Order: sequence, then C-alpha cells, then structure tokens
Amino acid sequence: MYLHGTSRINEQGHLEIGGVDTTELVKQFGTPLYVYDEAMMRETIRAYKQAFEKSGLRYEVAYASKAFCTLAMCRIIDEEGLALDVVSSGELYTALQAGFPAERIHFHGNNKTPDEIELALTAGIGEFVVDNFHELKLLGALASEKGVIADILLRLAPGVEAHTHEYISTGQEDSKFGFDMKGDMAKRAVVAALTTPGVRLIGLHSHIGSQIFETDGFTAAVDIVAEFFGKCVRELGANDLHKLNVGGGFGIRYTEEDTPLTAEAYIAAITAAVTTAFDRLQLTYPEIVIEPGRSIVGAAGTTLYSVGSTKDIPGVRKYVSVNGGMTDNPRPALYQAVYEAMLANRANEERDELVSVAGKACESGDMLIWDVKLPQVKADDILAVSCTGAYGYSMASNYNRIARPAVVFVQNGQADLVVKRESHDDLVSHDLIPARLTSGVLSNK
Ligand SMILES: Cc1ncc(COP(=O)(O)O)c(C=O)c1O
Ligand SMILES: N[C@@H](CCCC[NH3+])C(=O)O
Repeated sequence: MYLHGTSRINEQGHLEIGGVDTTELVKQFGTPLYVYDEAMMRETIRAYKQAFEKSGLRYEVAYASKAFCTLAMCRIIDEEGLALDVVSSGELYTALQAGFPAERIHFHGNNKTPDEIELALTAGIGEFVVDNFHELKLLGALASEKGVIADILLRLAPGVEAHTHEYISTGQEDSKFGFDMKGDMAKRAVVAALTTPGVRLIGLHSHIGSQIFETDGFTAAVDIVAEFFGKCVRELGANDLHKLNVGGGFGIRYTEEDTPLTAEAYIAAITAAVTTAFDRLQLTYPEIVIEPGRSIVGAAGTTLYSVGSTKDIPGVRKYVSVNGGMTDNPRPALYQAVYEAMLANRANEERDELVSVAGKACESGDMLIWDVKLPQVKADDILAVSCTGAYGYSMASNYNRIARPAVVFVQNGQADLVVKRESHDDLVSHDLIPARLTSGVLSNK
C-alpha cells in the first residue's frame, strides 16, 4: 500500500496517520473506522490555490461536497476559503448548519425540487448551476416570487468523452446532465435564461467526468465552451457572463497503475486553454472555476477494519472477511474499483499470502479487494484500506441494517471524532409500528 500524505510506518511497525498510531485509533473508536488525514486535505486544497495564483487569473475553487460531506469537512473548506458545491437540500443543510457562508455555496443537480430551490433562495446561496429548462422556469418563478435575482450558470454537455468508467463520465452527448451543445439546445437555454425574470446569467459550466488522468478532455471542453461563451456575449447579449466553470474530475492514485497529474499540471493545462481561447476570441479572461471533490479527500481517507473469518479454498482462493464492506465502500461493487491494503498492526511483516478481502454483507458481490498480498492474516488483525476518502462515507448504506462507521480526523498527533458511529438505536430510530401491529409487542416505541 502506497503511503499517502502523513501516513508512515512507526517504530512499532504500525501504520500511523497524522501522527496517530492507527492501532490506538482502533482501541479508542473501534472498527470499521474512516480516518482522514487533515493535513493532506489542506495541502491539496492549497496546491490548487497556489497553481491558480501563479497564473495571475481570477479563479474560484469549489469543493464538490458529494465526495464527503460532514459538518467538520464544511468547516475545513470554509477555513481554507473555498466555495462549496452541493447537489441536494441535505448537503445544503449540512453546509448551513456548519456555518458555511451561503454566498459561497453553488447548487448543482439535474432535478432540484421546488423545496430545495426554496431553501437555497431563502438561505441566499451564491449561485445555481441550472441543468435544464424545467429548472430554469421553476427557479425564475420562485426567485421572482421572493423578489430576488438568482445568479446562474448553465450546465452544458460539451460532447467530450472522458477516459473513465462510463457511470462516472458525464460530459458526453448521451448524458442526463446539462444542455446539449451539438444541436441548438444550449443556445435556446441562453436565450431563455436571458429572458427569464428572476435570474441573471453569469457563467457557463461543464463537467466531463471523474477520475480523469489526462488534460486533453478538459482542454477540449474549454475550447468548445469558450467558443460558445464568445457567441453568447457577441451574438446573444449575455453581458453579465464572466465565469467559466470546468467542473471537477481530477484523478487520484488508488493503486500503482494510476498515474494522476499534479494539481499544478491540471491547472496549468486548463488556464492555458482558457487564455488561448479567450485571446483568440479577443474577450476578457473569465473567472475560472474548478470543482474538485475526489482529489481533495480521496487519498486522505483510510478505512480501518477488523479481520474476522477466513475461508481457504485450496487451489481457488482464500477469502478474508472484514467487519465492513460494500456498506461503507460500494465503489468496488459499483465500478469495479480497485484498492490497496495493508495490515495496520503488522505493517512491516512480509506479505507472503495472496488473499481476497470480503465484506460482511449478504451479497457475493460484496468484495472489497480481489487478490491482495498480505502477511498471513488472522482474526483481529487490523486491515487498512487506503484512498477511501471520496465516495465511501458519502455513498455508504445501511444494507443488512449494518450501522455506518465513525469518522475521525487526525492531525499533529491528535484524533477528533467528527461523525459518531451509528448505533442499533439509530437504525430503528425512524421506524414506527402501527397500532394494529402492536399486539404481543411488549413495548412500542
Ligand atoms: C458537476 C460536478 N462537479 C464536480 C464533481 C466532482 O468530481 P470529482 O470528485 O471527480 O472531482 C462532480 C462529480 O463527478 C460533478 O458532477
Ligand atoms: N461516485 C463516483 C463519482 C461520482 C461523480 C459525481 N458526478 C465514484 O465513486 O467514483
């Protein structure tokens, strides 16, 4: 397992993160446990900002909170001065509860409900990324009713195919997201936005997908959207247009096969594409916006599990089961995502056994890792799976009524619990028993 950020093997041969021995974390908080390296998250954020600072251009970095959204995470994003993307009233509510400044919140999503829009307008969020005509009409009407003007960007589908898993690529023509640019849909959207009361068109948005390792998809999308930006200003009278949002999707290293670029390289390619295109168009450079999610939190997260049963099928494989799985990390089951792991309590021991790591859910597909080399694993070993910080906790479920793990942030030798472990009581806390079913039940809730 590659040691990211502040991760290291300490003198006891234990995995240490943020200056904290992970075996101590397990004693204190139990397993499964999501552990986040706070310094690493802050460092990545600063790397994006510094890369933009070098360019001298106007910019905004918005954290895509779908990757990992909790009150404490919103606080870190606020402290680092970033904007925040939300895609639901739940994420919006979390941000507001964390005291995140509403004016730095961007609201995304392909089917925002009237209630969600209402909440966002009442909170006074900074901008909406409008995905479709239905939303434009709804938002215009609700904003007008309130007597406010909502700043909007239009989400465009530039027809760029990113080299990634088909379920996480979004910029292509055949996508549920955004206004299609191949026909006249995007142009009609701009005309509609300019004539809809209650909204002000300030920018254009594209997002081509996630876990992308090359810059050519971003630069191709910038070229297409910039050209369209020029048309909007020159031919359609979009005079308030000043933001160009190129989305997120910057890749991370899950395994040694992954070769992501640095934040600096992604930003250098994007800023160069923007300046070249806008020079050609002879237009003022726009404010460039990016929306990284995975790359801020992914490699900073490690999940600690306890090993339980093992099953050795001679000549076939050895299964090692842990006390979590697809319920805390559905990515292997959903996207065939591959992860690396180590024994956190015996990190220096020789890895002489090939095993497969299974989760505890009642699904054959609940496998966390197929084929990983580990020392001879035994019950109560602590398995650390790296790079689980993005779309793990945020996509976790209670399948099989398995309680969601706790989350801790570690930094400078200190561990802070930021999400409590769910209890069995939490699991039944929303259940009700209708009176007609209570006979024989000793105590109704
Ligand atoms: C509109 C938008 N912005 C940003 C992101 C964040 O992507 P990532 O986590 O890959 O950086 C996503 C998710 O793919 C997205 O749909
Ligand atoms: N959930 C996906 C990424 C979603 C991208 C959001 N548009 C993943 O785990 O890779």
